[in-house]
Amino acid sequence: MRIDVVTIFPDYLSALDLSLVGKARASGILDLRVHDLRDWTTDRHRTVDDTPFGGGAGMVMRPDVWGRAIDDVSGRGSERGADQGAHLLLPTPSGDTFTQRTAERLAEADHLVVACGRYEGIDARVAEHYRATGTTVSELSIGDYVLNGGEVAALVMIEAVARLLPGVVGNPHSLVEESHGAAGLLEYPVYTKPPTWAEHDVPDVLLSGHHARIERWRRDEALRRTVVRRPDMVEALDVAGLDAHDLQV
Ligand SMILES: Nc1c(O)cccc1[N+](=O)[O-]
Repeated sequence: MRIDVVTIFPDYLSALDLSLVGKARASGILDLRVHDLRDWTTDRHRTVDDTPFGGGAGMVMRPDVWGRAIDDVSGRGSERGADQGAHLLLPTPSGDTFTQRTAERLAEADHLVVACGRYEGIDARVAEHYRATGTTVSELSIGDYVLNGGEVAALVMIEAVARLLPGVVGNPHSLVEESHGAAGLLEYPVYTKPPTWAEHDVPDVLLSGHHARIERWRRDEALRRTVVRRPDMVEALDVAGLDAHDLQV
C-alpha cells in the first residue's frame, strides 16, 4: 500500500517513522510519503490560505494549492494518467465517523492520499472536484472534539489502517480478540506477573492451565465489559453466535 500525506507540518507525522508503522515502511509493506503543501505554492510567501467568502473568523485553505498537490501525489495529470485508484481522505470534524470497520475498508485500498487541513478547513470545492472527477473521497472524523488540524487524525487513521496490512502485526490472531476487532467486542482484562500485586490477585482461572475455561472466562469478560461500557456495540453483535451461557452475563 502507498499512502501520501500532505500537510503544512510534515514533522507532525514523524511518529510514523517509529514502531510497527516504521518497520512496515522499512520492510516495504507500506510506502508512506509525507509532503509539505507549501511545495505547491506559487508566491514568494508560500501562501496556502485566504479569508473566507461570506466573512467570518479565521482563514480557509486555498483550493488551487491543494489541487496541484493532490493531482501530483495521486498521479493525476501526469503522463501515466490519472491514478483513479487513489482514495482521498480528508480528516475533518464534520466527517463520517472513522471506526475499525472504516480502517478495514481502507486497508483494502492500493493508494491513499491524506489531505491534512488547518485553519478553518479546506475550501469545499476540493472534495467536490475530486468526487466529480472519479476519485473516491472520504471525509472522516476520529471524534467529536476540536483539534488544530488534521495531522493528529491522520496519525490515528494511518496507524489503524497500517496495522491491518498483512505482515505488520506479528500475531494476526490478536487482531480478532482486541477491542473493536472481528469479534465485535471490547477486549477482556489482561494480567501478567507478579500473581499478587498491592494485595490484588490475578483471577484463579488464568492460573489454572485449563484452556477451555480460560477462553470461556475471557469471552464472558469481553461480553460483560461491552454490555456495561458500550451498550451501543451490543446491538450490532451477531447474537446468533452467542449461546445461552453468553446471554447470562
Ligand atoms: N476533530 C477534528 C478536527 O477538529 C480537525 C481535523 C480533524 C478532526 N477529526 O478527524 O476528528
